[in-house]
Amino acid sequence: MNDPASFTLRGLYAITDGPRADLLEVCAAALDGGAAMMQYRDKTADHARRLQEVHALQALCARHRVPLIVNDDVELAAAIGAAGVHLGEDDAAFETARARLGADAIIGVSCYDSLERARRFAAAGADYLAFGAFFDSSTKPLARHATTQLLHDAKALRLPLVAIGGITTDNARSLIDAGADAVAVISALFGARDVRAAARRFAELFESPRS
Ligand SMILES: Cc1ncc(COP(=O)(O)OP(=O)(O)O)c(N)n1
Ligand SMILES: Cc1ncsc1CCOP(=O)(O)O
Ligand SMILES: [Mg+2]
Repeated sequence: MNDPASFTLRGLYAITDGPRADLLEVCAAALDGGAAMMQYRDKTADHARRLQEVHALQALCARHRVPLIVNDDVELAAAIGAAGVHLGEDDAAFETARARLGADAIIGVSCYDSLERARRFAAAGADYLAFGAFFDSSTKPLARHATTQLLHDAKALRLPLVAIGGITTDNARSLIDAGADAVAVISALFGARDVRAAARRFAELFESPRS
């Protein structure tokens, strides 16, 4: 388990929407705009492209001193020495990922709408807990929904809390006020005409104290 004191997370958690030809450019823009963490999420089976992209992203994120998390794929994270992996209910077991990636890896878990799941993975040594979807998501229309009460309740677990699902700069404030330490965003970030400006607007939401 990471020492909880050594991993802090606050701000925009940028999640990629590829495959796309300009992946590196838009990720650089998100980092320039102030993304605090990046996740490589690519649901294709093109292993060679995924390996090459995540390698390049790892170098880019390292230059910005931002952790790169790989979605779903523990072996890909291990292959490029990523900061960690994000696991959902259909992915590898938490303990398998921890054993493969080591104590210093950042392992985040999806808790959906379940405080019980959050408690279980907090006890197992997760580094952050993700909840959502909080709003309708065009990326994942069938995602089940969570309420902000869950964020209030999960605060007691004393781990970084990530909110996901249909988050925009217009609706993120309610999640931050409810206790989200980070907002994980795909379409409102990487679908923006100006990704850097969009990232900046998300990052600015975390510069003012919680209201
Ligand atoms: C930060 C963050 N939160 C939730 C998810 C969703 O993970 P999962 O339920 O495994 O779904 P997929 O993203 O794999 O479709 C995530 N990736 N990141
Ligand atoms: C991966 C995932 N899990 C729950 S909602 C979601 C998609 C988030 O994408 P968007 O920010 O475009 O709604
Ligand atoms: Mg997954």
